[in-house]
Amino acid sequence: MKTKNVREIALETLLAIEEKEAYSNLQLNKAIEENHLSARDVGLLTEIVYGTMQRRDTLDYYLTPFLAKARKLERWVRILLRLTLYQVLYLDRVPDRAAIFEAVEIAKKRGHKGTASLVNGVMRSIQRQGVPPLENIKDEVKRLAVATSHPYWLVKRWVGQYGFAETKRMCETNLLPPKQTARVNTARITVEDAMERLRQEGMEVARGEVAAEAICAGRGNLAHTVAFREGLITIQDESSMLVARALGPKEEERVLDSCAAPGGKSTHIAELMRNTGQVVSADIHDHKVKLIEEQAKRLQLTNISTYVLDSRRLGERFEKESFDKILVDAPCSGFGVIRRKPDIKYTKTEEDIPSLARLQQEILRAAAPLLKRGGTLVYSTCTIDPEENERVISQFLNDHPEFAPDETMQERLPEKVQPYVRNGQLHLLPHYFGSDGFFIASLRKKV
Ligand SMILES: C[S@@+](CC[C@H](N)C(=O)[O-])C[C@H]1O[C@@H](n2cnc3c(N)ncnc32)[C@H](O)[C@@H]1O
Repeated sequence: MKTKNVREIALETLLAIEEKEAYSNLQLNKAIEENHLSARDVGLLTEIVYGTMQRRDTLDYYLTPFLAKARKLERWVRILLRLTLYQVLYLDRVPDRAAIFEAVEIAKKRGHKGTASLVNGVMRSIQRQGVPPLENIKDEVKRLAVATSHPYWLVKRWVGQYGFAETKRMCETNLLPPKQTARVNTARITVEDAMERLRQEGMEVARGEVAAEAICAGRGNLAHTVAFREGLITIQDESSMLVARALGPKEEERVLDSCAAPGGKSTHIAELMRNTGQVVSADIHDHKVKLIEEQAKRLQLTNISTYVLDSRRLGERFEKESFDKILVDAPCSGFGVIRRKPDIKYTKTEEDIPSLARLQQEILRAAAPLLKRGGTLVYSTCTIDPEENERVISQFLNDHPEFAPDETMQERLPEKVQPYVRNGQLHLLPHYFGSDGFFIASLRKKV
């Protein structure tokens, strides 16, 4: 069987992500598994797929003048041009002529002679004339949007919320390759011992930047290690690890995680409870609830019970005042995780934000009565939009005088992030520690 070329696989992967709106990480993993690639080719494929997606709008800006005379381009041809230009402009280790030669071969195979000569012509013209300068864009917000390949409406919104300088830092950070981090299952192994195990497996690892249980890896894939298979680590971003810490679960407690799949935070909570008490993990999607069960099994955690349900109707399933702690890790726009999931930039719209905020409110409203008096309710999102964050909380506090901001959250969080906590709320932007942009608010139910 003739194996496919890496650039051809990159094209198919990018095409599937765009046409089927498939999740970039899942689609890439599928391509890696199906094509039996060497470690080197996995690296190149990952770099081309993520890089091309991350720089999509910049690449289109560069390509536009060279396509002025072309008739309507088929989607795959545009993607082929983007990924080829990405290699030429951003990948030093790939010689330009190799990238262009391969592109022309793919165009011949998938299209016809005309397509191949269009691809060849565009790429050769770019080599001769260079790409148009970004300075041609006079408006600085528009220029930042194109230069960092973010939608204009989003950059404009962020400039309004955070100012130009902060927005620029955020947009630039979103273009960096994502970090590879994992949480050590401290219910079973110490961080030092887990690192030693991973080193024995040939991984380069170091302690994380912020969270005590975090490790960070260089080359290699943590998800393919024996330590992962045996449940000693979980792939998770460091900001996410702060959520269970903010909640502060204790042994033997009963904790509700209302939006739990795929189980990253539920399993962390269960680990912090040393596999005692009960973590009730609910999610609306049946297939995603199965993922929580798989993770719990892998981590040898037996204190998690799963439920498929719409958390807007939690009250129909659980007794009032029956949980010591509740986590609402709400569905959100995900603008804090663009570095890891660049497709978010192109799929979410401004209109999504108010409807997400309504859903977030509804879930919080349904969860509130289930919390015991004196209990802690943590609300978190992986977005940085105030409409889904602090405004959801202030609205909730207005409607629920029995709750108050929980100032003690700060003490439960690592020292490094404490300066970013105010009034029981933590705001993390992606460039602070290179981790996900996150919002965490802790509320206390009055006694
Ligand atoms: C941010 S993700 C949760 C991530 C998870 N806490 C973790 O750490 O792995 C939000 C989850 O909310 C779920 N969800 C969306 N609407 C829901 C609803 N009405 N009720 C319950 N879960 C919902 C989604 O299926 C998604 O898995």
